[in-house]
Amino acid sequence: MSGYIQEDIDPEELAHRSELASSIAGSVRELIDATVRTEVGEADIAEARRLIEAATEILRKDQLPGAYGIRFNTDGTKRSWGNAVLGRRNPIAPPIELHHGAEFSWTEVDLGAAYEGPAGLVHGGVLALILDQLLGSTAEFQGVPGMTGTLNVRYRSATPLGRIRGEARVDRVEGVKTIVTGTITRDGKVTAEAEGIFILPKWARGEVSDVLRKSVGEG
Ligand SMILES: CCCCCCCC/C=C\CCCCCCCC(=O)SCCNC(=O)CCNC(=O)[C@H](O)C(C)(C)COP(=O)(O)OP(=O)(O)OC[C@H]1O[C@@H](n2cnc3c(N)ncnc32)[C@H](O)[C@@H]1OP(=O)(O)O
Repeated sequence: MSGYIQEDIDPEELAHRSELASSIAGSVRELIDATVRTEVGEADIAEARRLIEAATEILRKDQLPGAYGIRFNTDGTKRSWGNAVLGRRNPIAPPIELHHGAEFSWTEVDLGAAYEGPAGLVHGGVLALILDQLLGSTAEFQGVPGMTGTLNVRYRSATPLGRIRGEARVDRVEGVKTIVTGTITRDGKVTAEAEGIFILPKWARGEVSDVLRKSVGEG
């Protein structure tokens, strides 16, 4: 399947590129938050736009032809740096780091003004976005990956903006389907629950090498 790219990079060089990617994405995230919350006047907006356009032009000097895709080293570590939820190059992604334990996976992340839905509360779609990735990555880490077939989310109570925790575990595996459950908590209170069915697609069954199926790494 296209978009999966074998690209071996020396670990030291990779660490350096990873740092660069995170640093620029962090700066743009700051810019997004500043944009949502700014109260400055027209002249400052015009000046900010001029500077942003200049920065965009610098970045456009050398671009990939399309999306980043998913890249692998031969040791199986992988990079999903364009991913909308945890791509370290992607400022649209909340700054999520996933952690995987034997029993469950988890993440803690600060969701600020850019993730608002109802006043002062996290947008439900953003919670679903985070749950989708967290549950999917949990299945993948356990060696039973799949594409999201179904994701059910029950929003039990409102989730105020701020630091949230997500947790997920594989509930069971039924053939090509992996059923994963998870929660979002805010201040120790569960505000959303999810169950996802992750399905190993036909194209991946028997055709995709183990290094791709069982690879672990940065999301
Ligand atoms: C190189 C890697 C190798 C591994 C490949 C895994 C890839 C993922 C890897 C890493 C993930 C990391 C984390 C992910 C997080 C983010 C996830 C996303 O954003 S995914 C994008 C959104 N989702 C889609 O775009 C799916 C679109 N739908 C499809 O592609 C197909 O419909 C698919 C794959 C879901 C099923 O199609 P079929 O043709 O492969 O499967 P059939 O043989 O028809 O069904 C198999 C079983 O699944 C049930 N099933 C089919 N569709 C279902 C559904 N939507 N919900 C529940 N069950 C379903 C069927 O009833 C059947 O069950 P019975 O075995 O008979 O018990």
